[in-house]
Amino acid sequence: MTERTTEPAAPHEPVVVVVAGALYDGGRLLAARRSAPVELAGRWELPGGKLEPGESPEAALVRELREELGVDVEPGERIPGEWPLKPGYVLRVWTARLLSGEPRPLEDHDELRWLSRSELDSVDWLDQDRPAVAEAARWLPAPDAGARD
Ligand SMILES: Nc1nc2c([nH]c(=O)n2[C@H]2C[C@H](O)[C@@H](COP(=O)(O)OP(=O)(O)OP(=O)(O)O)O2)c(=O)[nH]1
Repeated sequence: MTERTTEPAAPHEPVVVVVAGALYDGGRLLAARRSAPVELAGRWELPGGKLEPGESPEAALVRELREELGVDVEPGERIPGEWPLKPGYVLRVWTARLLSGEPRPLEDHDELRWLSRSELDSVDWLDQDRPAVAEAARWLPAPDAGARD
């Protein structure tokens, strides 16, 4: 008797990957306040956007941060983890280093803030971003590292 074995179903890739940047400036992390859509407006997030077909996450990050903030960044390492957003969307985060420009809220955001570790809770992060931000905070200097806010 032959037994048919079936390959396990391929794990489904999320429909949409949102790539965001944990952009650091010394001991601070950049937070961006969304201006749209209305259900997200006023809440804070890590800047970024949707990965386009055929695009690498690093290239998407460079493109998105140029469009949204007017800066050039160098992507670093991926922050371990993946966070569900709305159905069919997941958030993945890369560290990023500012190469040139001063971030400005050109698109999708109406305010930007550099936050030190002790200031991270001072903005109203999107709920779905909170665990990602907690991970991103691990790249900030420890509170007793001697850095002053
Ligand atoms: N960029 C970004 N988007 C997030 C985060 N958290 C979160 O729920 N989102 C949602 C908001 C949007 O529904 C979606 C990303 O869309 P987006 O508007 O930033 O991306 P995009 O620039 O590629 O979009 P588009 O304007 O070209 O349509 O994910 C986050 O930390 N960063």
